[in-house]
This record gives sequence, structure tokens and C-alpha cells, in this order.
Amino acid sequence: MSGEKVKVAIVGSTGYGGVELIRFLLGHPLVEITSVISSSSSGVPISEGFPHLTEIIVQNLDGVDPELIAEKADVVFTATPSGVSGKLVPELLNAGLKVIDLSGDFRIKDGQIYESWYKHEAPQADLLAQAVYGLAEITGEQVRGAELISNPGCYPTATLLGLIPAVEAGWIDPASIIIDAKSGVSGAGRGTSLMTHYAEINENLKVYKMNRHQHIPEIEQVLSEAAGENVTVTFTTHLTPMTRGIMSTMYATLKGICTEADLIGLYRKRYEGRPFVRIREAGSWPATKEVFGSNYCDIGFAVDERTGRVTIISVIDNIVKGAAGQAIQNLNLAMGWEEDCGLKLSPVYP
Ligand SMILES: NC(=O)C1=CN([C@@H]2O[C@H](COP(=O)(O)OP(=O)(O)OC[C@H]3O[C@@H](n4cnc5c(N)ncnc54)[C@H](OP(=O)(O)O)[C@@H]3O)[C@@H](O)[C@H]2O)C=CC1
Ligand SMILES: CC(=O)N[C@@H](CCC(=O)OP(=O)(O)O)C(=O)O
Repeated sequence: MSGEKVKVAIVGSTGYGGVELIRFLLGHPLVEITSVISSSSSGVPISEGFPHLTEIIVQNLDGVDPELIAEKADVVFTATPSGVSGKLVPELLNAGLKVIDLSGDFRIKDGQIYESWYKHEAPQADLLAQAVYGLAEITGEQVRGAELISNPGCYPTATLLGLIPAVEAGWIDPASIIIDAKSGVSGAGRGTSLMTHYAEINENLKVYKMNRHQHIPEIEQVLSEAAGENVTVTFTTHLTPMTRGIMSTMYATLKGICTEADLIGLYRKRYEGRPFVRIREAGSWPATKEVFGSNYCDIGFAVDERTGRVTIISVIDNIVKGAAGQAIQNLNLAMGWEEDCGLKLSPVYP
């Protein structure tokens, strides 16, 4: 039976995104993990660094060798840092692999814009053009059959799913958008830093990368397309003392009179048939714990008649819908499988 499964490899399998890919892919009925890859620990059992995987995945880590990966797998996930993916992905494509990249390297279509935010060289222009931006609920049709899928950023996923229907419909003024976003520390990856170590973040709340966060051009690129005009946003990121979760709280001026019921109707229609976006009833606002460990994005609204503004609240689990879960959703779409295949886990609660 396993011979009929699609063989997948994971580069960066020792990071948070990679380990989450393993958790979900082990339960995916159409996939077999044939190689877990590390640039620093090849030859070592993966369970050595991750004892929670003992007897669950019995494999030694492979090194980063595109030809060998292509011998073992049909599809490769690159859960690697920005800058690493940009160099590795062309080699993986040349080796004949279908690639789903979790980094920011292939999301920004304009190489110059990429370089001005990421501060290193952009990948080749033809690959930037080839990469399909995999915000599954919005660009899912383009993902079908794609050879290179660029998985969206965690903050952009929560933010764009929360804004796109209202922007597309012309219900909010795109020039008025302010985004106040908060993330758990796993968003920064497994490596330790002064920013994320316990004594620095426990019982603390920090603003970071003020007006220079690399997700700003990604959000603006997609919103501009949805609005049909150039959109700029104010986007402020906060680090919170929790492990997983993103809450994106978005403020915008309404263009006409509209109620929460109108917005709920608009969004439910836009996301009809999409299994992972849940629109809350009026008066119910989502919390990060309500999506913890799952691929859901929950969205709620508050209209303020006094100010003529709407507040939109969108939550995801950064490692699932913001990374590994959405990457598997994109694999499903690319392969023509059910969108939720292998992803039907309920949130962990409490
Ligand atoms: N964490 C999150 O919530 C999200 C992360 N992302 C993006 O996903 C990617 C992975 O993130 P995350 O898992 O959190 O990061 P981690 O830092 O936890 O893991 C990254 C992994 O990449 C591997 N790596 C480092 N350098 C190289 C290299 N030269 N060649 C091959 N592999 C290398 C490392 O493993 P080893 O040393 O064993 O090779 C490391 O375990 C990043 O681009 C990140 O920005 C996107 C959305 C959300
Ligand atoms: C908490 C935290 O540090 N989060 C990271 C999210 C980075 C990320 O997910 O990287 P991509 O750019 O590949 O999406 C940050 O704000 O930079």
C-alpha cells in the first residue's frame, strides 16, 4: 500500500516547522515520509533531538543532497531559513522535485523589494515569477499542479484571510488599514536569542521590528492585488509570552453603512466550501487557544457605528495554518486531493 503513496522529504526537519510537518504527515493517508534532512546532524536518529518522536518515526537524518533527495522523494518541503531556501530551492527543482517552501524567499515578486526588506540577495527573477503564492483559500486554483509553491508567512496568513473579502468587495478604505499583530515565541523558530529566552519574554509583552517587518511587503503585495490599487499598511508586531498562536487585530474605515451581520454574510460566502476558515457569530471574537494545534483560521468582527470603523480579529496557530498545516493544504491542492486530507485535527483545548 505504501508503494502507492507520494514520497515526501523535509529539509529543515529539525526546526519547529519541520517537526510540525512530521506530526501531520505521519497521519496523512496519501503520503510517506521517506527522508528527514538536516544540514548539521546527518546520520543521527531524529528522535535523538526530539524524544517525543521516539518509536513514532524511526529514521536517521539525511544530509542536504538534492540528487539523493530526488532519488528518495517526489515532493520536498523546505522548512529552512530565508536565504537558505533561495539557494537550495533551484537545486531541488533542477533535480526534478516538486517544492513547497516555507520561507519568505519566493513570496515577493519584485526582487528589489525583497532585497530592501530581507537585506540579502533575491532568488532569480524567473523563479520568483514561477513560484505560486499558496494562500490556499485565495490562490488555491493556481496551486493545482504547481512545481514551486511559496507558503505564505504566518502573520500574512492571519492578516490577509481577515482582510481580503472586505477589500475585494470595496467595503473598507484600503488606505485606512492598521494591523496590530501578536505572536507566540515559536514563531521565531527553535534557536534561542535574547528576544525569546524565558527571562526576557515571560510576563512580558514586546513590540519588535517596528515599521520594518519583512511581512509588510508581502501583505501589501496581496492586498494591492485584491484592491486593484496600491495599498500600504501600518503593521506592528508584538511578541507575547505564549508558545503558539497569532492574533491579528485589524482596524479599517468602512466605506458605507454595514453591520456585523453583513460582514459575516460576506465572509461566509467568500470562504464557502473552504474547510479551515471559520467565521464567528456576531459578538463572538476568536482566541488563539481556540485554534491551537489545528489548521483553522477563526475570524470575528466588531463594527463601531460611532467611529465608522470595523475591527477584524483573526487567529491562527503560527506553526500549523501559519506554516506546516498550510504547506500540507497546498500539497493537497497541488496533487488534486481533498484540501483537508491529513489535516482534520481539532484544536487542542484547553
Ligand atoms: N515558526 C513559525 O511559526 C514559522 C516559520 N516560517 C518559516 O519557516 C522556515 C522554518 O522555520 P522554523 O522551523 O520556525 O525555523 P527553525 O529555526 O526552528 O528551523 C530551521 C531549520 O533549518 C535548518 N537549516 C539551517 N540552515 C540550513 C542550511 N544551510 N541547509 C539546510 N537546512 C538548514 C536547521 O536545521 P539543521 O541545522 O538540522 O539543518 C533548522 O532546524 C523559516 O523560513 C521561517 O521563517 C514561516 C511561518 C511560520
Ligand atoms: C515571533 C517571531 O519572531 N516571528 C517571526 C516570524 C518569521 C517567520 O515566520 O518567517 P517568514 O518570514 O518566513 O514568514 C518574525 O516576526 O520575524
